[in-house]
Amino acid sequence: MTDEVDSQKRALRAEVRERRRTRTSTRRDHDAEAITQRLEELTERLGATTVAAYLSLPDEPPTREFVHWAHERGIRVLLPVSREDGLLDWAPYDGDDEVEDVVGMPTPMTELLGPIAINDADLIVVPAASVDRGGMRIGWGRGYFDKTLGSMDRCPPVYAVIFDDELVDSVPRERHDMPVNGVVTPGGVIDLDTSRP
Ligand SMILES: Nc1nc2c(c(=O)[nH]1)N(C=O)[C@@H](CNc1ccc(C(=O)N[C@@H](CCC(=O)O)C(=O)O)cc1)CN2
Ligand SMILES: Nc1ncnc2c1ncn2[C@@H]1O[C@H](COP(=O)(O)OP(=O)(O)OP(=O)(O)O)[C@@H](O)[C@H]1O
Repeated sequence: MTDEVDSQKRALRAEVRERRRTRTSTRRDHDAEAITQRLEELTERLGATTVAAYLSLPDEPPTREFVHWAHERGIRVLLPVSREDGLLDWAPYDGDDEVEDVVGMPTPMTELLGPIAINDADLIVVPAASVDRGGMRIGWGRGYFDKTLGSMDRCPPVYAVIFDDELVDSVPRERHDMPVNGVVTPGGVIDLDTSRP
């Protein structure tokens, strides 16, 4: 990657990380409820029966309530398990205990399915630092989701979960960056025009 784009991405990630860290708990609780509701609406609108999602960390837009909701409804939820080689394995959520994967992210203790298990998903919910109006997304810098999405031949709808102020006009981009079809924010589900240059 070019150093220029790399450092722009780093700066943007640091900004988002800092903003997330300093959100008030009132704001956080309000956003948590709204995001859960939006994710449920989206899942119902798409009639998804298998959803790929992730277990949020405390500062991330919360996905845990949604994961519980889906599991309780009999929707199959696949969660990522980071691998040393930069790919993601997937593990089905079973409502039970979690452990940390090789990069310290929360993950279930259930059976490990390989990277191609994500092909079963009819909705993919991904983390992001920021997304622009053309659907270009910046993640947390290891390329896990770019590689995963880039390897799929028939990709279902992909939505990033972000806070409202993380949807921006444009993000620095590189050739390997994969667009998302929309974002889920406390303010609503927004479908994006990925054909925008
Ligand atoms: N809750 C959750 N689970 C997830 C992700 C996520 O973003 N959130 N992932 C989403 O990919 C994968 C793990 N991705 C990771 C990506 C980067 C780093 C990391 O340590 N990054 C460096 C440098 C980042 C930077 O350039 O600013 C760092 O934070 O020091 C860790 C895990 C899979 N599971
Ligand atoms: N499809 C790919 N094939 C090979 N390397 C890739 C691919 N996608 C990304 N990478 C590499 O992964 C690293 C991180 O990429 P980038 O900064 O775009 O990550 P990101 O979008 O923030 O992360 P993520 O996709 O995990 O959310 C870069 O070194 C990049 O070259």
